[in-house]
Amino acid sequence: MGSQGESTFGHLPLSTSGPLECALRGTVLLNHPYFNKGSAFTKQERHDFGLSGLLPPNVQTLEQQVQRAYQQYSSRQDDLAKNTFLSSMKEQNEVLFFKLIQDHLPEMFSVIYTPTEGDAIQNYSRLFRRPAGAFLNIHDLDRVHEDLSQWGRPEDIDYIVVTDGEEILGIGDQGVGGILISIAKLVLTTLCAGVHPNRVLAVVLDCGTDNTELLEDPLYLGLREKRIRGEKYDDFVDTFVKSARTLYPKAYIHFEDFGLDNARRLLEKYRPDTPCFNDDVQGTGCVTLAAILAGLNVSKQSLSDLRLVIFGAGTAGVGIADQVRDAIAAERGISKEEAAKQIWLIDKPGLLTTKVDKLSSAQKGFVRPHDDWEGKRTDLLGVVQEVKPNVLIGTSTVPKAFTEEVVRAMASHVERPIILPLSNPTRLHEAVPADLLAWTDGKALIATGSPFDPVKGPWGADGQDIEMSIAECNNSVVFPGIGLGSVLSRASRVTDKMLVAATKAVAEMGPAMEEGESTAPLLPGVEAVRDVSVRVARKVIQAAMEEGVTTESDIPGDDERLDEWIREQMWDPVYRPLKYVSAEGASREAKGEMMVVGSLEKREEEES
Ligand SMILES: NC(=O)C1=CN([C@@H]2O[C@H](COP(=O)(O)OP(=O)(O)OC[C@H]3O[C@@H](n4cnc5c(N)ncnc54)[C@H](O)[C@@H]3O)[C@@H](O)[C@H]2O)C=CC1
Ligand SMILES: CC(=O)C(=O)O
Ligand SMILES: [Mg+2]
Repeated sequence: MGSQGESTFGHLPLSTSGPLECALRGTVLLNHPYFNKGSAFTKQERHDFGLSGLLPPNVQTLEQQVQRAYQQYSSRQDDLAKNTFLSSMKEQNEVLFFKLIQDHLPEMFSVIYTPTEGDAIQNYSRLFRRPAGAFLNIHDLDRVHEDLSQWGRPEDIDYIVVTDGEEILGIGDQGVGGILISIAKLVLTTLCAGVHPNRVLAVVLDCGTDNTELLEDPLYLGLREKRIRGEKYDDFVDTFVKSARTLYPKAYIHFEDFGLDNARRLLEKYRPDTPCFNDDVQGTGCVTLAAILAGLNVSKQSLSDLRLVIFGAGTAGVGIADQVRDAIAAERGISKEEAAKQIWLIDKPGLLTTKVDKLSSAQKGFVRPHDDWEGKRTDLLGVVQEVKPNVLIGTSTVPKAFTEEVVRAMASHVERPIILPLSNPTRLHEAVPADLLAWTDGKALIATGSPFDPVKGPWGADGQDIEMSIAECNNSVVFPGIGLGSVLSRASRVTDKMLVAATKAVAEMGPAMEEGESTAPLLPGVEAVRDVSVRVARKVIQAAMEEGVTTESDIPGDDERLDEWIREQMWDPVYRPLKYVSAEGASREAKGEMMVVGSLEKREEEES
C-alpha cells in the first residue's frame, strides 16, 4: 500500500497512522467510502479537495457523526432495517461505519451477525442494492483467475473469506446470498481484530442452489439451477484456491459455511500446504473447547473427568468432537482413539454406533460398539441417562431438543451441568438459558450460539435474586484472533498447535477462569473482543514460531513487545488527515483503486 511507512519495529506494518495520500476530489471523493469523511472534512481538506459548496458549512467531529448515525440507526423499526442501514453506511463511509459499531458493539453485534445477518442473507435477492465482494461462477471456470485478479496486487490482500453458500448459519442453502456471510465475517475480523478493511476479500462460489424457494423466486440473483457437485465442483474450488494463492500469495483463506460433505474434505485437502482455516470446524471447535475448559474449572473438574454428549454430529459437532478429543489425548497422554471414548455423538439415527449406516469418515472416529448398546435406548434422553454426561452440546438445528426431561436427567447426576446449545439462529437453539437455569435451580453452566439477555432468578448464595450473564459461544470469539495471528506472522499453514494455543488464550480470558466465580460467564464478552484477539494472536504467533511455519522475520520475542507489535498493526476507525496528490504516479490506494471502491452512483438517503 502506497502510504505505508516503516513501523517502530522496522518492518512493513499492515496498518499505519498519519496522513493518507488521496488523488480523488469533489463528489468522487465524497462517494468513496474509504476516503469519505462527510461533514468531518476539515476546512483545509475542503479547500484542497474541491469540496466547498458540496458540504454544509459546519465541520463536525467523528463523535458527532456517530451521535447522529446512532439516532438514525435507532429510528429504524426492526433489526433487519437496522442491518440494512448499517450495510448502506458501510458503502458511504467506512470509518464511521466501524466507529459506530465499535461504540455500540454489545447492542449491534446481533444486528451485524447472527441472528439478523441470517435474515439479511435469506432476503438477499430482495434487499439487494449494490454488489459487494467477488462472485465466481462454476460455469466460468476459465474466468475464475481473471475475475479474482481485479481486487488488487499480490501484496494487497491479507484475508479472504469464501463460502459456497450451502450451509449458512443454520438456515441452510442460501446460494449466492452466502456472499453476505463472507462480508459479515470480514466485518468481524476488522472490528474484533483490527484486520485492515481494505485488505480483505469476500468471495462466494456460486454452484447453484438446492433451495427450491430460491429457485422459484423470480428475483433470485444466483445461478438458477440445482447445486453442481462432484468433479466439476472440486475443479471449481481448486481453481479458486490456486488462483487465490497465485494472485494473493500472502492471503489467509477462511472457509465459511460449506456443506457437511465438503467442509472437512476441503479443509483436509488444502490444510497441509495452504494458510487456511474452516471456521465452522476449527473455530467452533476452539471456542467450544474453551467454554468447556472454563466450565470444568468452575465445577472443579478436568478433561480427564469429561463425559461429553454432542447432539447433531455435522460439521460443527464433529469439529468440536475432534478438538476436544485432541485436548483430552494431550492432557492425559493417551491415544486419540482412547480419548474419543469420552465423547458420544448423536445424530438423526440416534447414538452413532457401529451399526449405523452411512457414517462419514469424520464421524467414524467416535462410533460406539453396537454390542455395548444392544437393547438400550440410543435417543438423547436414553444416552443422557446411560452416559451421565457432565457436558451436553447442541449443534443439531433442532429447536427445544434439550427438553426438561433431558436436562433434569443430566442434572440429577452432576452438580454443575455444562450445557451449550449452539444452533443458530436464536430460534433454533436446543434450549434457552432461562429454561436451563429454571430446570437446574441455577446450576447449569451455559453458553449459547447466539446472544441472549441475562437471566434473573433466586440463585444467589442465600436464595436472593441474581442476574446471570450468558456467554456467547460463537466462533466469532476466536476466529478473528486466529486470523490476525496467522496474517501478521504470515504463517504458511495453520497447525493444530496454533489452534490449541488460541483455545487456551480464550479460556484463560473468560470471566469464569479469571474471577473463579461460579456465576461468571464462561467466555469473554464482546466488550473485550479486541483484547481477546490480541491475546489469541500472540499465542497463535508464538505457536507458529515454535512450529516453524512463520514467514515474517521481524516478530518480537517477548510477550510485551509482541503485544505492542500486534496492536500497532491493528486498524482503528479514526479519520486520518488527507494529503492531496496528483493522480499521475499516485499509488493505487491514493487513487481509491482498492477493495471498497464502490460505484459512484448516488448513495442512499443516509447522511454521513
Ligand atoms: N455457535 C457457533 O459458533 C456455531 C454454530 N453453528 C450452528 O450449529 C448448527 C449446525 O451447523 P453445522 O454443523 O454447520 O450443520 P450440519 O448440517 O453440518 O450439522 C447438523 C447436524 O445435525 C443433525 N441433525 C439434524 N436433525 C437432527 C435430529 N433430529 N437429531 C439429531 N441430529 C440431527 C444433522 O443430521 C447434521 O449432522 C447450525 O445451527 C449452525 O448455525 C455452526 C457453527 C458455529
Ligand atoms: C457461527 C457460525 O459460523 C455458524 O453458525 O455457521
Ligand atoms: Mg459458520
